[in-house]
Amino acid sequence: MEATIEISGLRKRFGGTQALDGMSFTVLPGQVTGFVGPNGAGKSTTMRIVLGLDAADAGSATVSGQPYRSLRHPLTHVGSLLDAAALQPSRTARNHLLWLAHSQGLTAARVDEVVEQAGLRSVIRRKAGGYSLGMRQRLGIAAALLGDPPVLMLDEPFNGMDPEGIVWMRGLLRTLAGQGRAVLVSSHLMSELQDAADHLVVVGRGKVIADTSIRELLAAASGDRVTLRTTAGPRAMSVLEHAGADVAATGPGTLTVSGLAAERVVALLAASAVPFAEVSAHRATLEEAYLELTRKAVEFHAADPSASRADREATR
Ligand SMILES: Nc1ncnc2c1ncn2[C@@H]1O[C@H](COP(=O)(O)OP(=O)(O)OP(=O)(O)O)[C@@H](O)[C@H]1O
Repeated sequence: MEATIEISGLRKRFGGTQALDGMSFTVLPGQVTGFVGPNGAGKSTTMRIVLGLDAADAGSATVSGQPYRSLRHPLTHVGSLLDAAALQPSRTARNHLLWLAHSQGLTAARVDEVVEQAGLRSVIRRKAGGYSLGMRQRLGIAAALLGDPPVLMLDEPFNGMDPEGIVWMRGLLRTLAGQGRAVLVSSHLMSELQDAADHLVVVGRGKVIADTSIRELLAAASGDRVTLRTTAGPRAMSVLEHAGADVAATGPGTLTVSGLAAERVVALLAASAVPFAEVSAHRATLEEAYLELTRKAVEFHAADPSASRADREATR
């Protein structure tokens, strides 16, 4: 069976809150799938249901085709990091991992391997209670990797990480997906997922509002805009408009050209001897693409006032 997480029509109500309202998506092997959305959108509840920690009111969640509860030695099927703070503080980090390993029939040698992989060798005999949040995240990652699972599910693994830790985490996620594993990673910050995720599941108010490859999302958000820097603005504008482009002055000595590829802009300017200092295709950041995507989703803004504020700032 292929390594996957399949979520189908999940519904979950807590008192007056409809936490999940028909959540459905699939996490495929060989990819890092980013799971994003505002606070309270239902990301953690979805992950808890996958792990059998909460029961759904309706729908199903399976890991590689099986419900979590029916997995024997579940750590060898799915590794998870849900709450990095959930540790016994008086136990050393190594003993924490040994205890987990023994519960799953795994060896102490395997513990040493994941400690190395998580970059914790020099601090592994310290008490977990003294660990910073970033170190706890690394310890949680080590625990998730213990059973060498084909599926990984990490809730906010970048939380509390310093810049070096963020770069390390991105590299690790890429490596794990490159090994063919299915990797689901939730995050609040799109910038964390830049250069790390291949696919994005965006959720708002308990359901999926976009399920898209990052490449397609960035291509759509980047459009065919070209930034042009020139001291001969009016001449450049006339040449390019004559060739059918829309041209707008967007800053001192800067034009934004729509409707022509960068190569064509260079050729036209050169043919008319218009001087220029730079011609570059516009590349949207993941953050920009995400804001553009969610701007259209009424559901999303109703769920999170801070998203609309970010939106207003982005459109200023
Ligand atoms: N045990 C619970 N009891 C009551 N309400 C809950 C419980 N767990 C979650 N909720 C509610 O369900 C909704 C979804 O919460 P959830 O934690 O799944 O969202 P999230 O997307 O993970 O948010 P965050 O990004 O803040 O972690 C929220 O309104 C939350 O308050």
